[in-house]
Amino acid sequence: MADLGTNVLGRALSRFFSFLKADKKDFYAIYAYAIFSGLLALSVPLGIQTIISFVLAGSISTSMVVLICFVVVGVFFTGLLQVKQMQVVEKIEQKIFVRYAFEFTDRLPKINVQKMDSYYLPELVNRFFDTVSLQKGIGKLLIDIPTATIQLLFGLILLSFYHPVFIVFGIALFLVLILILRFTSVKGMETNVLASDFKFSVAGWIEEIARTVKTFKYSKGTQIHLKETDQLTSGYLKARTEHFRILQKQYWSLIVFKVLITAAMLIVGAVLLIDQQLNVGQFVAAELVILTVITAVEKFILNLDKVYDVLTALEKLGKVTGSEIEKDGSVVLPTTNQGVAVRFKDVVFHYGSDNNVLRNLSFDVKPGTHVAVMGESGSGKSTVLRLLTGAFNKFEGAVLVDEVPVGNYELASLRRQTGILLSLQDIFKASLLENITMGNPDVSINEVIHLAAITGLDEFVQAQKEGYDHILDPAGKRLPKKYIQAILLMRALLGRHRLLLLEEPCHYLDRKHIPGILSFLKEDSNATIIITTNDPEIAGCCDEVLLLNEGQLQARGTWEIIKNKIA
Ligand SMILES: Nc1ncnc2c1ncn2[C@@H]1O[C@H](COP(=O)(O)OP(=O)(O)OP(=O)(O)O)[C@@H](O)[C@H]1O
Repeated sequence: MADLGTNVLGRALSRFFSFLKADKKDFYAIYAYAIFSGLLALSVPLGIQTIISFVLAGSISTSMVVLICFVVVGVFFTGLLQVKQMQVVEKIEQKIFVRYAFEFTDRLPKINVQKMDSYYLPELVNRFFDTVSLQKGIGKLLIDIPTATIQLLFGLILLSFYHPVFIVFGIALFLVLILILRFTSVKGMETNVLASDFKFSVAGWIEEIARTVKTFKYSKGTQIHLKETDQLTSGYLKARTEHFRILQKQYWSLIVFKVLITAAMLIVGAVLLIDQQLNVGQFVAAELVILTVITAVEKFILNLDKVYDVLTALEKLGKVTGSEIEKDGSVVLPTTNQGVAVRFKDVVFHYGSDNNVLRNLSFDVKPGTHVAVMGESGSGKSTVLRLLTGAFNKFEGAVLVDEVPVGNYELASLRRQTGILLSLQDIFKASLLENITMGNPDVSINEVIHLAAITGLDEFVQAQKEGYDHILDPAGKRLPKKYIQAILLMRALLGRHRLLLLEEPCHYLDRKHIPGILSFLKEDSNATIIITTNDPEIAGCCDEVLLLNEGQLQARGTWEIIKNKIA
C-alpha cells in the first residue's frame, strides 16, 4: 500500500511538473510577482522601524515624510502585484479548461480499444469534471504557496540580520516541518486518490442507474441500487475520514510549528531588547516580520488540502489524457480503384480473458471478391472485421491487407479507403446530414440522396420539416432502429472504397430494401467486400461464403455448397 502511495505521489508530482512546463512563461511571471511582492511586503516593517527610530530620536523631518510615502507606495505596489498575479492565474485557469476539453475530444477516437476494453468510456470521461478541482486548486496553489514560501524565506533571512540566533530557530523549525510533510504526504496522497476513486465509482453507479432507469423502475421494488450506493459511499467516507486524519496530523504539526516560532521569536526578541542588543524600532520591526512569517505558515495550513486535490485531479485527468492511443504504422495504402487482397494466416486472438475467440484462423480473399462470413453467434464473425480495421494489434499470426500486416498501415490512409459498419457504432447528437457524412464536405449530396432511397431513409427525411437538417437526439426521442441502421450503412457506403467491412448490414431494415442494397454492392465490383451475416438472401449474392465455427474456418465455398452444411 505504501509502495502504491509512493508511486501515486511520484506519478502525480511528475504530472504536476509537466503540467507546469506547458505554461512555463505564466509560472515564471507568477513567481516574479511573488518575489517582488514578498520584498515589498518587507518594506513595511523596515519602514516602520526607521519611523520609530525617528520618533524616538525626536526628529520629525522631511525624510520621515518621504519614508512614510515610500511605505504607502510599497503597500500599493504589493496590491498591484497581487492583482497581476491573479490575472495570470485566471488565464491559466481558462487554459486548463480549454486544453483538457480538446485533449479529451481529440484523444477519445484515437484511444487504443484493445487496452481500454475493460473501461466503460462514458464513465471514464467523468474525470473531465476534475478540471474544476484543478482550476480551483491551482489558483490557490499558485498564488498562496509561492507567496507564503517567499515570505517565509525572506522573513527568516531578514530576522537573521537582527540576531544570528533567529537563524538557528528558523532553520531548525523549517527542517522539522519538511520532515513531517515528507513522511505524511505519501499516505495523504494515497487516501485522497482512494476517496476520489470512490467518488467516481459513486458517480459511475448513479450514471448506470440513469442509463438503465426503466429496468429499476419496473423491477418489483428492488433495493439493489441503494445497496450498491450504500457500499460505495461507505468506502468513500472511510477513505475521506482517513485522509482527514492525515490532514489533521499535518495541520497540528503546522500549528505546533506556528506556536514554537511565535514563542521563540517573541522570547528571543524580548531578551535581545532587554539586553539592549535590539532597540525599540528593531524590536517592533522584528515582531512585524514574525507576524508575516506566522501568516505565511497559516497559508500553508489552509492550502494543504488543495495540494492533494490538485495532484489527485491531475492523476484522474491523466487516466484519459495519459491513456494509450492506437499505434500508427508508416505504410500508406495506395489510392487505386482496385479492391485489396485480404489474408488471415494462423490468427489466434482473444479479448480480455484468456479464451481464444479466433483459433488458428486462416483464409484469403482475392481483390474485388464479395465474401459473406457466416456462423453461429459468438463464432468470431465480427472479430474478423474488427481485426481488419487495424484497431487491434495484439494477436498471434498475421492479418494482411495487400500482403502488408494491417498494423503497418498508417491508420488514416487505411480507414480513408475502408467503409466500416460495425454494431458498436451509433448515431450522435447532430443533424441527420452530419450523422451520415460525418462532416466530410467532399461528400456529394446526390450520392446521399441515392443511398437514402436505397436504404429506405428517404421516407424519414421526407417526413421531417427540416429534412436533412433535422437534429438527431439519441438520448431523448428514439429513432426507429431501421433508420439508425440506414444512417450507419450509408456512412459506410458513401465514397469510394478499396475495402468494405459490413456487420449485418441489413439488420432491422425492411426486407423490401435488401435487393436494392445488394445490387448496389454488386455494382461496387472493384471493392473487396466482407459481410458478416446469417441471412441466406445476402449470402446468396456473395461470390463466396466463409463458415466459422468457434473461431475456426469450418468450410468455404459458394452459398449453394455452404447452405447444405448449415443445419
Ligand atoms: N469487447 C469484447 N470483450 C470481450 N469479449 C468479447 C468482446 N467482443 C466479443 N467478445 C466475445 O468474443 C466472442 C466472439 O464474438 P464476435 O462478436 O466476434 O462473434 P459473432 O460471431 O460476431 O457473434 P454475433 O453474431 O452474436 O455478433 C464472443 O464469445 C464474445 O462474447
